[in-house]
Amino acid sequence: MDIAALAADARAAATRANHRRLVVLAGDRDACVDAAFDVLCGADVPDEETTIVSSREGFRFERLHPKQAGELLGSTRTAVVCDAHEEFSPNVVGRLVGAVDGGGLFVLLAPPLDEWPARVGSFEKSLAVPPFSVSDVTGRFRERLVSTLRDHPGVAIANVDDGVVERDGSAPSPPDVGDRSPSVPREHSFPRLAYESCLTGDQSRALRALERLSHPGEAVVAEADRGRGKSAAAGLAAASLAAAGRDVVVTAPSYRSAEEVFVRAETLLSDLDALAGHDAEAHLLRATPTNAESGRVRFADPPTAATLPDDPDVVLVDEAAALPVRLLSSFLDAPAAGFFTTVHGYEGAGRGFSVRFRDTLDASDFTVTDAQLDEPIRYARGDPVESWAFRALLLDARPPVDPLVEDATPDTVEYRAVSPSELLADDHLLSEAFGLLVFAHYRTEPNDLARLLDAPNLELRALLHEGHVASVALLAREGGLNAETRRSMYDGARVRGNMLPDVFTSQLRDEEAGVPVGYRVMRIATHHAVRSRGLGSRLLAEVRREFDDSADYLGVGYGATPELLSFWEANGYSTVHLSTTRNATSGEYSALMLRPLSAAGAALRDRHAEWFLDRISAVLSDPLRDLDPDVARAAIRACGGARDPSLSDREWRVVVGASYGPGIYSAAPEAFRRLALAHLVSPDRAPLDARAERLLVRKVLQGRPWTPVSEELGYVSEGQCMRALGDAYKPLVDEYGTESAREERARYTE
Ligand SMILES: CC(=O)SCCNC(=O)CCNC(=O)[C@H](O)C(C)(C)COP(=O)(O)OP(=O)(O)OC[C@H]1O[C@@H](n2cnc3c(N)ncnc32)[C@H](O)[C@@H]1OP(=O)(O)O
Ligand SMILES: Nc1ncnc2c1ncn2[C@@H]1O[C@H](COP(=O)(O)OP(=O)(O)OP(=O)(O)O)[C@@H](O)[C@H]1O
Repeated sequence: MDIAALAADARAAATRANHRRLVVLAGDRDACVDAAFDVLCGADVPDEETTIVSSREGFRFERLHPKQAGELLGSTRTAVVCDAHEEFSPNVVGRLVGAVDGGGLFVLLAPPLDEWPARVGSFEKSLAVPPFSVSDVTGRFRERLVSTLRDHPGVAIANVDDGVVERDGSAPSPPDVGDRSPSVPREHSFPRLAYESCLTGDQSRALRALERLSHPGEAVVAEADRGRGKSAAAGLAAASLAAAGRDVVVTAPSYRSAEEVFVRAETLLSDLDALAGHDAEAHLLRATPTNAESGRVRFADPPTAATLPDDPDVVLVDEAAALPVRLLSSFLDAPAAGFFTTVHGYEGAGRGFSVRFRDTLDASDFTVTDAQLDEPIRYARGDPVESWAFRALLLDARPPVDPLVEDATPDTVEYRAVSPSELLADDHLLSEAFGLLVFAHYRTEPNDLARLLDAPNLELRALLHEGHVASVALLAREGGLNAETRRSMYDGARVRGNMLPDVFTSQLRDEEAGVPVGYRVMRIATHHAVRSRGLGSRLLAEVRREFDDSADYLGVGYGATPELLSFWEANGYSTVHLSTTRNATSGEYSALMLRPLSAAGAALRDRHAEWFLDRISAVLSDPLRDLDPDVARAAIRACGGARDPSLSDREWRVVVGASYGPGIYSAAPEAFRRLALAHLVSPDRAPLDARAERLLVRKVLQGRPWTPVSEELGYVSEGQCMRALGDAYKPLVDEYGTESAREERARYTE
């Protein structure tokens, strides 16, 4: 059979089912490219409906570099050709498959399949982090990929070097799923035309749920895989709300990702004869006034939208999973809010939304309604290429279902080092472990699956309950760097895969920090059904035991929250750094912590913990001025150790004066700072309540003005806030005061 005929058959079958087909052309690169032309020609795909993603140039149809693969997200092509010979990564496949239309082809140009696992490309090179080399990187991900290509329905494989067709790509005909066309619900408050604009039944059901946003106090969460028409549903809802006079703010990580919302909203407003104006530059649609109100749909970037500019009636958040929780939380103050999120994000939006934000939303004053969009828009349900991508990239990996682990306790579980070969051999184990990591973390992407299977510096450890994953930790080996690498790091070069040594060396100017060997806990997650039973702590204790003789320290860096800081503190980790820029995905500042295993590790921890306390007051008064006071309290406390406030007699007179007598804080803020820090490092020495400690952080360490501090902390007046500060220092004077401080105090108390 020739390749053109193979392609023609594949396309005909795809068209019949409104599905896609995957055509793999394996062999020499030039021969693959020639064969791709035969495929497109045989399948009769017009050039203007084709995109090739390749590091090469000079094609007669649209060509994108693999680095630009993301540009295809959300667009629709009849054929997409992915040249996997160079610059190939799992993420690239993930970004491309969704763009192929029903009746279209996804064409993969690959090295000879038996050789592919051993081929080293730029992605594999990126996994060779110092001190490892490329020869330490394995080919398990590609081995697994090839085996899915060889046995998944709907995948045709032709060897272009010898012309042999290995598989013809047939797939069973799709089950008849009945009529899923959209309908206009019997009762509806949005215009009939909005429902008639829907393409699937799921979309019209989602729209019906979104009608609730016409009333204050309502929130709607629409969840869907890619390409289910959720942005379009948001647009239809926005237009319907605006046509009824509502002021709708639409936000998304970028305007580009919200464009579909505006396209759909504009079309509907104009179909309704309700479009009064379109200001493309301002991303604003005006609706014809009804009942003297004028409705509009406007875009605002997330930080602006978070301020609820001009008090909108409704906020619609597209791609909500990609926004930091801190920003998402500010939408809880809107009268009504719709959240649109991708469940299996090919670009790694992960489960951030449901994991981190859902509880907050449920606990808010909103009545929350869920809408799920399952029916794909671009192709019919049951598409074999989508299910191949899900399987090959584990996009549908999930933790074990609750009943399998819900009886797990630290006494029932078994600690296991799970090797990459074991993961490769056991798809269930792989899916459970990877699924737990995906569910629990903000960004886990297809490239992470390849890292897990092939990166030489990573180790997976798990607690298994009756063979199922209850808790998992991914560790990265760091440090052990030679003098040359350390010097170049000190001089500003980026050294991959060594996050903690890199921060210590390049930012904190410690050239020796890369000498000891550490394991950084990159990720840790306990199954949601069994959290807070001590499993996470048991896992960390086992890791500690295992690496006690082979490493100098264990470390971690993560978006700091008070709860996580206390979890790590309880497990013996000490704060050594707080980053001064917010993490782009979690919106939190990162905390770096260490737990020594050897004398060298202890020396590293001790000197960095001390430097941390030396600088934290100044840092809090400048770059970390907006750090949450509870994060500051927990981070300083978790530093451990003790701090001597070392106040001079004169400084004590001011502090005693301001607490027990008539003096004032502003006479010598620095003295108050040292004492505040001494207290926050060892808060148990002179217990203060949480509000008093927040006052120490906000006023004394962060140097904020009295008015906002007093409002934020709920004091009835500034005067009361000032007195509260004086009162907070009384127990500190009692605990830390020197002989002369006590004498000074006696003047007011005796
Ligand atoms: C590098 C990193 O990965 S940091 C990010 C850590 N991972 C995550 O945030 C994923 C989601 N969370 C989880 O999977 C778990 O909550 C873990 C891994 C943080 C803790 O695992 P668990 O098995 O619950 O730990 P364990 O039972 O030993 O300790 C729980 C204690 O940690 C603290 N804690 C940490 N995070 C939380 C949280 N989100 N909610 C409640 N308590 C928490 C509490 O002090 C808790 O004690 P408590 O139950 O008495 O209130
Ligand atoms: N009601 C509709 N009318 C016209 N086109 C639609 C409609 N719904 C969806 N589409 C088209 O289907 C495609 C997918 O829709 P949309 O972008 O809304 O999906 P999504 O679930 O947000 O997916 P993604 O996450 O991939 O952006 C888009 O090209 C869009 O133009």
